[in-house]
Amino acid sequence: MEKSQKASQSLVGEFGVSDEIEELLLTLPRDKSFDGSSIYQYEGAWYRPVFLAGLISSRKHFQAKDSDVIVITFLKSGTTWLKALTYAIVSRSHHAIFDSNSPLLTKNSHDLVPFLDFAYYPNNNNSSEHISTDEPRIFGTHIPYSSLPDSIKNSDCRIVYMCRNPFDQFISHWKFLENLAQEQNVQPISFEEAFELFCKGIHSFGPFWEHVLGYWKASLENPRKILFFKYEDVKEDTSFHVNKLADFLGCPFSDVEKSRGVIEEIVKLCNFDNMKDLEVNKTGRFRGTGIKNSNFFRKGKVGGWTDYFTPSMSERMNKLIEEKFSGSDLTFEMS
Ligand SMILES: Nc1ncnc2c1ncn2[C@@H]1O[C@H](COP(=O)(O)OS(=O)(=O)O)[C@@H](OP(=O)(O)O)[C@H]1O
Repeated sequence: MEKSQKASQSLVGEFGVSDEIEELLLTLPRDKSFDGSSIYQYEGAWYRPVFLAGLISSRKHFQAKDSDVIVITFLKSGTTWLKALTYAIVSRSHHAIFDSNSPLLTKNSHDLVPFLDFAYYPNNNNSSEHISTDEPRIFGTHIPYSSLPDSIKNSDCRIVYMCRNPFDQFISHWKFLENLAQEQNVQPISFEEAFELFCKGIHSFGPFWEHVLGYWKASLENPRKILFFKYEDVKEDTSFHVNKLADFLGCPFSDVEKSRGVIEEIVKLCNFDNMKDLEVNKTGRFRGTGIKNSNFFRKGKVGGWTDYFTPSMSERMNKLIEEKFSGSDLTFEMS
């Protein structure tokens, strides 16, 4: 097989992968991703080559510190938002939140909170640039719980996880790829085909169900290490969750901060409309993959899926939710 065929191109861009990863890819089950590129199954989850390379490299090289904060999400579940909120909470002693110099006003949160998999990606020449020297360090990732680097599991670092109802998550992912396809003037796979792949769990970092359940169960077993949020709950009462996250991360808001309205300022700063309108998010690009930052902001709402799902799709999704989550006590708000 030609090298160019092995590390397939995708709408979100692709780095080359090492010969070691190329050889591994040849041994793994392969299928088609939402954007038509190849994805590979490794330890039960599906990855584009670049993310699999990043996962393997971060497992080899990443040494978590007890003070680290790891922001973990299923993709299109509010990663950009949770990274901003976490960064604002944790860095408030370094940067005044209300200050016009706040890095959150001039940088996209993905650049402030690097993806672990990119930061440790072997062919990423800028990798050291991605790693802040400020402590606590904050990293993001979509890696499933079962495949996390050991040092994350074994250290005292904290994990905050956010999931989203699968209806809105799927639509958000689909619309994201549809946008990229339009920008690049290529044809993505059909909406129906993408839905079929989602239901079968064949999509980046999927299956969705296993990802969410993995972190849900781990958070119940180890609530001091893993805080589990749902996008819909955070949307409903952001201040409450900001306060809860600060407590969990060991940097609670003082009474003085509370009376000065710091929590509300953080909520406002990271609010969807505010972030979407920042110059950097209107015109900048994510340095990890080069895609436009504007692609991380679409509607930012709960329940938008009703405009896209047919009755039979809804029925199928509801059945899957019932089948996969029954007995777990995990429920989702759909509107
Ligand atoms: N600040 C803020 N508040 C609320 N919602 C927000 C925010 N920023 C981004 N979004 C919405 O999150 C969706 C993108 O998900 P992710 O950030 O997880 O994307 S990614 O996985 O990092 O590519 C995507 O959801 P949809 O609008 O439903 O597509 C974004 O609009």
